[in-house]
Amino acid sequence: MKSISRALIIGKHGQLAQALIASKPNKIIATAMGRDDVDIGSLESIIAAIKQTRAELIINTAAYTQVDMAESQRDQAFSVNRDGAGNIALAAKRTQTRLIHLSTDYVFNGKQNKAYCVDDEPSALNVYGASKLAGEQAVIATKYEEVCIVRSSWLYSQFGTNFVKTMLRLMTQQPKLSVIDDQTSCPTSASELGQFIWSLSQQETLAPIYHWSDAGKASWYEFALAIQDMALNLGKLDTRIPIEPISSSQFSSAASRPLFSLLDITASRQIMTAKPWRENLTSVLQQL
Ligand SMILES: NC(=O)C1=CN([C@@H]2O[C@H](COP(=O)(O)OP(=O)(O)OC[C@H]3O[C@@H](n4cnc5c(N)ncnc54)[C@H](OP(=O)(O)O)[C@@H]3O)[C@@H](O)[C@H]2O)C=CC1
Ligand SMILES: Cc1cn([C@H]2C[C@H](O)[C@@H](COP(=O)(O)OP(=O)(O)O[C@H]3O[C@@H](C)C(=O)[C@@H](O)[C@H]3O)O2)c(=O)[nH]c1=O
Repeated sequence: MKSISRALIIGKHGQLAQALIASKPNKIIATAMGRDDVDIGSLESIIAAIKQTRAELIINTAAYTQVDMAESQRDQAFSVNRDGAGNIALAAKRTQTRLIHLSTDYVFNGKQNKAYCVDDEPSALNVYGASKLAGEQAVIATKYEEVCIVRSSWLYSQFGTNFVKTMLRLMTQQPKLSVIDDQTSCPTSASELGQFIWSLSQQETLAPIYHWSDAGKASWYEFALAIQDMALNLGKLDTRIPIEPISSSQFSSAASRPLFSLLDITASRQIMTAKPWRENLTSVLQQL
């Protein structure tokens, strides 16, 4: 095991950055930086941030994550998700700092019917996925052995905005909901992903790519049903509303999303045990 004690988290105000700070082991000193602190468009700015914090590890959580907006803001999405990621990887290589870079299940087109392994061929359906895939390629192109990519799926937490919080809000505002039942992956607790990243950071050697999600699988509809059931049980909701399963074609959205983007997490289970997604959902709802 390595003993890395100083980390720089880029993307300070995002949900994963906040979950990383909340799940950080005591022995690690972490500094989180947002766009006011570091310009990921500038190699010099990133190198200065690494030197200032004397970081031995960078975790890049900064990303353009608005999936539908990205369809009409292609340049902005690629600027952050491809160019920013590439700059951070180059700065990590120049300063010989370990880098963990975050990516997504949306790099896959969802046409497979078994969970995606790390070496399955990615091919994105939407601009967000394409920009994240281009970011992975920019990171890999640095040929730096102390960098790895961690792909995850359907993150939620008490922080930021996410599907769980959106559903809870809509369940108090709408008489009924219609939720897509033909897109399948696995909801993932950002806090559990945070713990996986901290464990990974101490590994002696890194593989190029890891997949991490909670255990199991679900459609957005099944996820919404579980959110409602558990929130009612925990007293976080007062009233049950009807939730209707619909197909992707019945839901109007700018971006196409993969129908099946479940990640195969077999290799990552050697680093940390993945808990069933329903168990993690209960823990997060208790904190809301
Ligand atoms: N959310 C999800 O469901 C999933 C996310 N991922 C990946 O995990 C990572 C973290 O996601 P998550 O925390 O949910 O995302 P968020 O959208 O919550 O956070 C992303 C952060 O990136 C920051 N950011 C955006 N553009 C820039 C920029 N130009 N310079 C500096 N910072 C910038 C944002 O800052 P600001 O607040 O100022 O805009 C925001 O704080 C991302 O790489 C994402 O692709 C992977 C799978 C699922
Ligand atoms: C609000 C709502 C959404 N939906 C659908 C739309 C969509 O297909 C799905 C989820 O909606 P969201 O907008 O929360 O999800 P989306 O932004 O697609 O979530 C993705 O974000 C990026 C950042 C990732 O990397 C992915 O892993 C994934 O988490 O639910 C309904 O069916 N009914 C509804 O009432």
